[in-house]
Amino acid sequence: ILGGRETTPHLKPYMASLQVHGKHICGGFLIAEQWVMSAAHCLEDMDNATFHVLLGAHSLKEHEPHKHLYGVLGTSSPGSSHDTNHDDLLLIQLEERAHLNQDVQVLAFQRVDQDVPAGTKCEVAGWGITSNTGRHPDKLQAVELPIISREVCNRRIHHDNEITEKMLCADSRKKDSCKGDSGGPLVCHGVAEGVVTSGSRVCGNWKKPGIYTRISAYVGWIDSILA
Ligand SMILES: NCc1cccc(NC(=O)c2cccc3[nH]c(C(N)=O)cc23)c1
Repeated sequence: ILGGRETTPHLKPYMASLQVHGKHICGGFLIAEQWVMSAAHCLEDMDNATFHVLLGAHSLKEHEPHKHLYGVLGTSSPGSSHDTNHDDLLLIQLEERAHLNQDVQVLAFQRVDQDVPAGTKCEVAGWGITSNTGRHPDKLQAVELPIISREVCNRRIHHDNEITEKMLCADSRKKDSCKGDSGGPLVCHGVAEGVVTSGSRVCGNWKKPGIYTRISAYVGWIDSILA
């Protein structure tokens, strides 16, 4: 997260950290007791190694009462396109149902397939790098970002017609999601509307708005997997 600040501990109890050998790789969020949503690209970032899901955390390293590392029973993603940002969604089934408490809670996602109005202030959180030099935070960071219309985001100077109706854009001038935030939720009015994708990989450059997968465009697929 660039341009953000440390969150108040455990006020985002849906946040998940996808980890390989204790190293944070990607974000994610709890959508049901046994299911975490993230980004399909994260599997590649993990070189398809065995990974675990940390719930209930604020600090990645310190002891906290409700921190718990879960094994993964299986994963599913809607598409197979590895090179693009298309269908960059991942559903992770935990090996057991998460124990819900004040630090571990489910986050609702948007089911109505309508664009979030441009200008809407949304929030993204994560343990991704906080500077382009790659500083890794120990504690959860968050930043508020305004939504940019698809029409503006598809201009040549920005993402030049790469933004489909299954993606949305948010401002990236100074404040932005970045490496390690992929898979985390973009939350607008308390509901998850998007999932962070790495997109053009650059961070904090106003010419390359952040790209987020629109969750409501995948409700049918999500319900089929969770059933
Ligand atoms: N909102 C944009 C956004 C959102 C999420 C992830 C990213 N980027 C990356 O995953 C990434 C990947 C590889 C090298 C990288 N170098 C840098 C960098 N800024 O130095 C980022 C990356 C960007």
